[in-house]
Amino acid sequence: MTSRVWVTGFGGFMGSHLVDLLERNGHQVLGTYFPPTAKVGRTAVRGKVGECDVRDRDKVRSLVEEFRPEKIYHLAAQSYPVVSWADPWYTLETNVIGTTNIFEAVKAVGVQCRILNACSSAEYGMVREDDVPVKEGRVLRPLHPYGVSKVSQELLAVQYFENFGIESVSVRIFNTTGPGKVNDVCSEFTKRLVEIEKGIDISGTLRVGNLDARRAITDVRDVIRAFDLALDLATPGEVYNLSGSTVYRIQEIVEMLRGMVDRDFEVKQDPALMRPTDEPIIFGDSTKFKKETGWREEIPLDVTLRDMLDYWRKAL
Ligand SMILES: Nc1nc2c(ncn2[C@@H]2O[C@H](COP(=O)(O)OP(=O)(O)O[C@H]3O[C@H](CO)[C@@H](O)[C@H](O)[C@@H]3O)[C@@H](O)[C@H]2O)c(=O)[nH]1
Repeated sequence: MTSRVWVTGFGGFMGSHLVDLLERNGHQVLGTYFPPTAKVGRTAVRGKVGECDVRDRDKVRSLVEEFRPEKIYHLAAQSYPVVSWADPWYTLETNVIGTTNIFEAVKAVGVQCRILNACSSAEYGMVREDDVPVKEGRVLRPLHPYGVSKVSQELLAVQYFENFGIESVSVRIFNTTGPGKVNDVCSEFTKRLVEIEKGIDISGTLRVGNLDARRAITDVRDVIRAFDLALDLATPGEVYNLSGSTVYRIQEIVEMLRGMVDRDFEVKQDPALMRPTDEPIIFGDSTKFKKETGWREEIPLDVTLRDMLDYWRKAL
């Protein structure tokens, strides 16, 4: 069945992949973005596209009144932990007040609507080795304002469900990558290697940071499929982990990439890429989500990495 679907944060990495999927499935899509943090480089959207700063409560309300969404995928956020230390105000206003504006608009206009609330593994903070794969019930001790904002976002959703029956599903998203991603380890490694391949970087050396950390990394296309399942099959008012089920040491990613590029390369640790604190392992238990929705990852990491290399080969 097709629906009217609003995607906030359409200009971001996940938003653009999600809109592709929704349009392929025949939904009527409204994609909104906010120019200072997201440039919409694509024009292929058949649905409507517009600007919306989710901090602007009147704008949010008028969009809900006009478009009357049946589903909202709320992805708009200030999502960089480091930025959140430098500017906690902007982070909290966008993520917490922005989310409040969305739920308030749905409540005031009275539309029948389900909301996908994009939350984060950052809510857990530092997780001990014997706590992984981390379950939803573990205490939340976020290490930065971004993580705190996502805890708040989640609690707001629960509160709107309990008091006003507004149906939402909150997903704590773990490391996610894929074509179009910037700044994470897979994106930076693939980009640097394509620069070496193309002779943009003549050093022949891949600069790396901490190779001992371990991460469960999911392909963005598997994650957005999960978003779709979440709104159709998960329980309103609930919170779910959405994590990859295979944990990779970052060193293993370097080795996987070695067989995928046309040039041999050296690996050198760059002190500038080492972090003052770095979670040794990030890995969530997604059993609850899998049981309720039947979701399974379909794209193995080597396929994701190959697609990311191809992305950079075209982009650079
Ligand atoms: N980015 C990057 N990371 C590197 C590099 N070399 C090694 N690493 C290591 O690779 C690991 C993964 O780093 P990222 O991919 O940048 O992601 P993250 O820091 O694990 O987590 C991010 O996503 C999580 C899930 O969404 C968030 O919870 C977390 O706060 C953060 O935003 C880290 O241990 C990092 O030190 C490099 O050149 N670049």
